[in-house]
Amino acid sequence: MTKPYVYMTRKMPASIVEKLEAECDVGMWEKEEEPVPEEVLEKELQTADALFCTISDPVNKENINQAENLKIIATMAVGFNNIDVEAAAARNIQIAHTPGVLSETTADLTFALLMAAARRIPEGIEVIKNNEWGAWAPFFLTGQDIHQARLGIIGMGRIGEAVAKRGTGFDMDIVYHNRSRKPETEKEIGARYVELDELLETSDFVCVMTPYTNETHHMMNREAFQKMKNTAIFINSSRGGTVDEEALFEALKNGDIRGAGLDVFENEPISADHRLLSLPNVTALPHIGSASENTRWKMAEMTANHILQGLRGEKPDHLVSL
Ligand SMILES: NC(=O)C1=CN([C@@H]2O[C@H](COP(=O)(O)OP(=O)(O)OC[C@H]3O[C@@H](n4cnc5c(N)ncnc54)[C@H](OP(=O)(O)O)[C@@H]3O)[C@@H](O)[C@H]2O)C=CC1
Ligand SMILES: O=CC(=O)O
Repeated sequence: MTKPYVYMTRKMPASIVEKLEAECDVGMWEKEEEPVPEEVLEKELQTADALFCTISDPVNKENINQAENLKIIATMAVGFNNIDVEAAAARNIQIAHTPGVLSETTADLTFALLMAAARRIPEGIEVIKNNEWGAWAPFFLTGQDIHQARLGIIGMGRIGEAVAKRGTGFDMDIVYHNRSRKPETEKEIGARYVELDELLETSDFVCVMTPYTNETHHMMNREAFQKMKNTAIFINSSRGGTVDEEALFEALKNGDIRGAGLDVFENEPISADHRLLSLPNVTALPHIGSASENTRWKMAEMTANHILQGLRGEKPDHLVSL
């Protein structure tokens, strides 16, 4: 009996590949740090029964429509904005993702970004590396207090809640905005639901943790940044597309806001000449929210399991629902 064919868009550790090989034939893009070229992905999808992909693979309507055997797309991520979910649903192709397993790790990084931006840690490191540390000065590299400040979370979901919990350890005053209220979370974390304008106008830290959708595209635009306090710091570890980067650049340059901590950008990877990197008040990271060794292993194992479940005709543990 012929085995189903799984295509993996990135080089994965041997034990993950072997797990799949026990039940499937496996093809793999053999590079770990370079995404599969679009034409290779398109060709592989024409014969694959299952796709193991990542956030950087555009799985669009055209290649889904040519994927005659495809039964399941499993992404090693919680965000699935790179996949045309409607096109997949129209062809009864399942989509699985990795919610929950990465929430705490991503919240750790998001809070690290908040702290680094608030206390100007990258600037401090540069001062030492450039041999610019002079005599003690009263207002040298003074930043923003984190304790007792107001943390405004747009998108109080799994990761948003984990960020909020970290904030409570710093006695922060937590406010949030979602499309719907979460009374349980309000009770458990002591967070208060506010309208978006109030969150923007009163928070010392504004942190976006929504998925990237048509609704959240450029949700943080010129008007939003102008509503923020000019002492406030903006944190984004959701997706770059939730922010109008031109508006963010202007807001930072004009002093409408004090700083930004960014793990994500609209077109990744960015290069060193990206405009936002020219500003000293930007702390930038290369989309490493979930990048702890432990969590990435769990995500890879979960993704392989989803593929096996889908191909066996079982319901994958974490299906994306429309
Ligand atoms: N930087 C990184 O490495 C990582 C980034 N991410 C990103 O984080 C995102 C969130 O993940 P996770 O917390 O698991 O997702 P969840 O679905 O648990 O949370 C998302 C939250 O956003 C809210 N939301 C959705 N749309 C809107 C809107 N238009 N306005 C306001 N709130 C909205 C939802 O509430 P409601 O429906 O009530 O509006 C929900 O509470 C992912 O989609 C991904 O893009 C995830 C992991 C790592
Ligand atoms: O950005 C990462 C994800 O899991 O989504």
